[in-house]
Amino acid sequence: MTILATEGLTRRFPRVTALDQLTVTVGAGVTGLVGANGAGKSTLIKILLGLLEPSAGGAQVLGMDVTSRGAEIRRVVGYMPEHDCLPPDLSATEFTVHMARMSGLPRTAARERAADVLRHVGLYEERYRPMGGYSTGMKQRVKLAQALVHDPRLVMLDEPTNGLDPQGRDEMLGLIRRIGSEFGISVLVTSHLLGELERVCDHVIVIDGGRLLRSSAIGEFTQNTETVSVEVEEGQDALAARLAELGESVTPNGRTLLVQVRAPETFDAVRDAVCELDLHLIRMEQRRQRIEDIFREPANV
Ligand SMILES: Nc1ncnc2c1ncn2[C@@H]1O[C@H](COP(=O)(O)OP(=O)(O)OP(=O)(O)O)[C@@H](O)[C@H]1O
Repeated sequence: MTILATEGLTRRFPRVTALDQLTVTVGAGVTGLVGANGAGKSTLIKILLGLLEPSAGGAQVLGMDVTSRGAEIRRVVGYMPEHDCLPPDLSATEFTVHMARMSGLPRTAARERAADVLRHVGLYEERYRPMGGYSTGMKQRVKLAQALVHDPRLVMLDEPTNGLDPQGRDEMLGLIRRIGSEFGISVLVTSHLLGELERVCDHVIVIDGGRLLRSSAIGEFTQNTETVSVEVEEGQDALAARLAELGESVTPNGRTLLVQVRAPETFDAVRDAVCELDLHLIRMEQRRQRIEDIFREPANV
């Protein structure tokens, strides 16, 4: 099922072309939109919501044309903006009920639905306090709740992990995964970090300078490129030789060895080789692929 599609989508601003002939199709599930700052992610979302006009080309969301049916699209699509947009004097409950009412829900249904989504995103007693005193994590949760309050078929989340500490990031990524799996709502989520989207997305689109760099199922991103870096106190050469004997692909990289992960057994092989050679393991960590790595690969679109 196609959730959204763009065709030659272009948006020019006076000094920059934010989107340049972008043609891409997104299916149901959780899709990551990755690109460096200024790549055109927010511009794409605004066009998809019918809030900004394309300069050329077109796009459809849930089968509706973005230039002629923006209001209808916004009725069935939730949007979590990147920047802070919460009135500091209102509580999360007041704000979310208001957003539900704006979407057309009757008063009682709006209250019930707001309570449900705020609980779902993990805001409990705090939801009655003014939002001005909230932490970044709490504000991000309210922004997510208001995107879900009208029971949309698709939500667009613009940099939802921005400003969060590692634990807050993990919690937000967990929530995003649940929106997709438990509630069956499709998600388009942007980030400048591919590594974090890898954990929650079914599909990833990478854009750079407004152009499509790559659009693939998440497995295709990680398959060939996932590596584990291994650092031992001494005996790096012996370890490399032993792993090569075991059929692993190993590349020395300064004080560490980069071992390509061909299957989960690769981790066992590293552990066993370290034990066998009686080495002192300092660190073993999975390397996250970064956007820069993709820029170095040939496009596969
Ligand atoms: N209203 C505007 N007027 C002029 N230029 C704009 C406008 N909106 C965006 N741009 C420019 O278009 C380019 C793409 O911006 P956009 O906000 O879509 O990028 P982004 O990938 O979302 O990055 P970020 O995460 O930094 O917001 C940037 O060069 C930006 O300066």
